Amino acid sequence: MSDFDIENIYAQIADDLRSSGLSIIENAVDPKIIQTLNERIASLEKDTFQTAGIGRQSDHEKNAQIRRDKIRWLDRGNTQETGYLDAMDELKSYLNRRLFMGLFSYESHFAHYQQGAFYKKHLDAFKGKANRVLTTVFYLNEDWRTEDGGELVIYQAENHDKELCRVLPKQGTLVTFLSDEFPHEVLAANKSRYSIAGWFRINASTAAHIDPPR
Ligand SMILES: O=C(O)CCC(=O)C(=O)O
Ligand SMILES: [Fe+2]
Repeated sequence: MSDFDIENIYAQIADDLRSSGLSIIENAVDPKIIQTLNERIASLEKDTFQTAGIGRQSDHEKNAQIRRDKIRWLDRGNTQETGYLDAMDELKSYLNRRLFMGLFSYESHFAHYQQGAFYKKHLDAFKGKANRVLTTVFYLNEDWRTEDGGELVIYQAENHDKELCRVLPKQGTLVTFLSDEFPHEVLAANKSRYSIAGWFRINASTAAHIDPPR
């Protein structure tokens, strides 16, 4: 058993989501899990990270104007990735119990932003369209300093032109927010930046259409 007080962290996230739809928590994941994730990343060949897309967009040049990160999806089949996926699964159950959010599944990818890479302002879901309801972003970089840049800039839900806050992508920080409410962007960093972006989805299946796919 770990002495990491995860219940307290889930409770804080639930309170934040209920009051504002956005939660930013430092040291939100057991350091042992973080260490395992970083070992996993170190063991992955660079070419297993792939150019990220935007929605169903396949125009690579247009895409590169919007985002420059490289991604790799997490997978339950790998034991070094299950610790994090289990923690997100527990968070899902907790939020469903406390806030009746009806979260059904979770998909997530490692993201590597090389020096200078960015992701322009965007929403992760559009009202009434996607079934991504809750975004998580978790940071893995040790010793990240203000001068390293790469902040996540979050804009107000009520006014998409107004900045709400900036988050430094430092190891252990977990950002959780309603996917269709808060526009956000990743500023260019001065060094390699690693994170896990993930989304809880609701079950939007109908009899004729299984979504999310099994
Ligand atoms: O890495 C971050 O800070 C945010 C990434 C993001 O917005 C996304 O992948 O949709
Ligand atoms: Fe995003």
